[in-house]
Amino acid sequence: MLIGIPKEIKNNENRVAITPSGVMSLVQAGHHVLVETDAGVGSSFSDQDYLTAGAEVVNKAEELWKRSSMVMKVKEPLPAEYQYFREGLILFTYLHLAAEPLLAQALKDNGVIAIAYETVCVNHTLPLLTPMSEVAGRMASQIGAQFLQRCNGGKGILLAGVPGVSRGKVTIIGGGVVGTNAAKLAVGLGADVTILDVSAERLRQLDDIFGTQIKTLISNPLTIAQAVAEADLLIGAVLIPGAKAPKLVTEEMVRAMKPGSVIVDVAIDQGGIVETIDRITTHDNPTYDKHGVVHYAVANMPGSVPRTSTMALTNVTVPYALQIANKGAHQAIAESDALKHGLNVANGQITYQAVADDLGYPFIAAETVFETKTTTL
Ligand SMILES: NC(=O)C1=CN([C@@H]2O[C@H](COP(=O)(O)OP(=O)(O)OC[C@H]3O[C@@H](n4cnc5c(N)ncnc54)[C@H](O)[C@@H]3O)[C@@H](O)[C@H]2O)C=CC1
Ligand SMILES: CC(=O)C(=O)O
Repeated sequence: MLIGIPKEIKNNENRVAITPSGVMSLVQAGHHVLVETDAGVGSSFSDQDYLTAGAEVVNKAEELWKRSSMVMKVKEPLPAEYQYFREGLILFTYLHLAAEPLLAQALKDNGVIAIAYETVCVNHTLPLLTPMSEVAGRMASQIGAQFLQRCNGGKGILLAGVPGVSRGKVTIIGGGVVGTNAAKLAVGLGADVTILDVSAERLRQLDDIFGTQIKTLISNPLTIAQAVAEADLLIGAVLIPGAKAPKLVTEEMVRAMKPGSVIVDVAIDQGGIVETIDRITTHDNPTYDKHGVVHYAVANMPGSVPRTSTMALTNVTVPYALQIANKGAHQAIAESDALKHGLNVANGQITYQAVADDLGYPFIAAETVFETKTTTL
């Protein structure tokens, strides 16, 4: 199969969808890989590294998209890239379609076979989301600590405190991969950490991991309101796979936070859990002020630590890319439950229930979508 790796064009997105060693795996399996010029530079991989691994380096994004049967990316395509969509093109990348209605429509209208990293599912885990959630979770506490500094708009709190002065309070809503990793860093920084989750079982696991280093609370509107009001740093880390994130933190709760407190809503890629987050921010301009509270809502946090993130991401994506390339999309999806969960759009239909529900489209199961019309691959 001809597999294309374009250069990412989102603001400060320095990751790339494949490392030279990933290229080597695909080439050894008999595939041809096109990499756009400078695609790996942000992650410190040169064009020569890709050529040595067996890729062909191409100058123009347009040529790459046109020639490729499968395009692998990191972030969702931006509007400038929609012109390259075509019938039967396989797109393998993060998509977050519940928060991207125009992209969902463009994929549908053009008959793209779109497999979303974030919904590929194995035994109730999301193996292609996990490594980036690990990165973003760890970054969330680090970034929160930075924006709590007075010079960055924060209230001037050191999360660790010092002898005689209390520690800063970190509230994490959602105790999954992002939440756990945010807690690891926050505990390491010496903060007073509270994690809320709807799953009592998950809270039990967190209690086993952290012991008395954290407090756990079952998540409901009352516990959220109390924990948000106390927080110096609030981290949003909730996910309902494929669905738009629920607005758990209301404007009234944000108003109750002390001035100079910081919100890092990692769940922004699914729309965010905080009512006062009304926009996605960028690495260039990552925060804005609302009710005296610093809001951080960057949807590609791992893009700013691209070397670590590219390697962590491609460790997990390449085996799935190989399955798709070796078997073709139809057969790979038919034979893999993980990829069935990953399929979000095909044959002009939405094939992921939560995405269809949130965007108001009819849902058609991945198992049957290819029976309705045959797409030429
Ligand atoms: N902004 C960025 O750059 C990045 C964002 N993310 C996003 O972070 C979010 C979290 O991802 P993961 O931790 O991997 O998901 P996860 O599935 O591991 O964890 C989500 C947790 O939320 C909990 N939850 C569900 N409803 C809840 C509620 N009402 N109250 C409290 N907890 C609730 C679940 O029980 C689960 O433990 C996702 O939207 C993901 O896409 C991930 C990586 C990078
Ligand atoms: C998960 C995701 O969207 C990211 O890593 O950018």
